[in-house]
This record gives sequence, C-alpha cells and structure tokens, in this order.
Amino acid sequence: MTTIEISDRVVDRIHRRIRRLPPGLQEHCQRVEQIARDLAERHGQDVEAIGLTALAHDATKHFSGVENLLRMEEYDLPPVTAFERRNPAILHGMVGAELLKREDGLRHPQLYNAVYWHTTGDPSGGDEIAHIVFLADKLDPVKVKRYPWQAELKELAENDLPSAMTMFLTRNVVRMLDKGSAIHPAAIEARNTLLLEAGS
Ligand SMILES: Nc1ncnc2c1ncn2[C@@H]1O[C@H](COP(=O)(O)OP(=O)(O)O)[C@@H](O)[C@H]1O
Repeated sequence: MTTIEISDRVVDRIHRRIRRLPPGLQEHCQRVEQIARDLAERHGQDVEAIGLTALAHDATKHFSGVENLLRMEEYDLPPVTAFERRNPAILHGMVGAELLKREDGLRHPQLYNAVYWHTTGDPSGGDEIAHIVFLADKLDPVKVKRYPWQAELKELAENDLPSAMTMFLTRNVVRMLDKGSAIHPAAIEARNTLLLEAGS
C-alpha cells in the first residue's frame, strides 16, 4: 500500500465543510467514513485517506438539481446527457469531486475518482479505493430498506471488493428495472468492466 499524503489544511477544510451540512446528511457521511475505515483496514488500504474521502463523498448531495447542472458547466465537466438533465441528483458525485478539488485541495486522482463515481460506479471499473468508498455508501444501515441484501453485500465487501461491486450493481440494476426506472449507462459499463476483469 502506498500512503496518500493529505495536508492538515485539506483535512481541516473538509471537516469544516462536512460540519456545515444538514444534520441527516452529516450523520450519513460520518457513518460512511467509519464503514470505509473498517473496510480499508481489512483490505490493507490507506485508512486515513479513504476515511476522509468517504466522509467527503456527499459534500454536495444537498445541492438542488439546478445547482448541479450549473456547476457541471462552470467546472467544465463533461456535457450533461438528456438522462442526467432529467435526473440531476445523479450528478452530485461529479460536482462534489470537482468542488472538493477546487475549494478544499483534495486533488489526488484516486480520491477524486472515488467521489466522482460513487453513485453509479466507474465505467472503467475503478480501483480498491473507489470500491471501498462506493460500497461503504451503500452499506450505511439506513439504506437497508432499499438494499435488503445489505448483510450479504457487507460480507462480500469484507472479503472480495470487485465481487461485492458486481453484486451490488447487478442487484441494483434489477431493482431499478423492476421499478420501471431508467438506468444510467455508467452503472452498466461499470458492471461490464468488472465482469470482463473477473474473466466471466
Ligand atoms: N445507476 C443508476 N441509474 C439511474 N439512477 C441512479 C443510478 N444510481 C443512482 N441513481 C439515482 O441517483 C440519485 C442519487 O443516488 P443515491 O444512491 O441516493 O445517492 P448516493 O450515491 O449518494 O447514495 C437517486 O435518485 C438514485 O435513484
């Protein structure tokens, strides 16, 4: 494991930002931080860097849809698709990653990507850091109603991160299809990449 250096100034800024979030969101971020720290420890990853990234992952979750769309443009992020324009809440990871980089100095590309893709999954598969942040978010006990197979996911996440990612993406896509929802293509691409990497 290589340690990712993060200055005290960046850590302080992020802590201050999270303390200003609405209480429910702040508590979600803190629970996700703890779950991510436990997973990072188990997988021999950088506990401090991953914990901080997990704490910060929803830094802009409270932004309105309009605000997300405006920031996508202001930050020169990729053009918004028709699907994203109709469902701008899905953009909060992308906007959050860029805001944390620009305003708080969280620049490391692995940490940036982990926040950027934490909602849909990364079309290029993602690394262990991204997997931990992604899965920790889905393992918040508050989400058990949405993901009733959470205990199974937790056990898999503790032992095999790519398999846990594939399981989550499969079950979540099925859940959304059952509800009649549209699926963001990044989730399908992320799953395809993980399947290819696993040789299935
Ligand atoms: N793969 C997907 N396809 C379509 N919509 C999605 C997908 N993943 C998440 N969403 C939607 O994006 C929004 C934010 O996702 P949510 O899971 O609540 O946030 P978070 O990733 O912070 O937990 C929700 O409206 C959710 O239904």
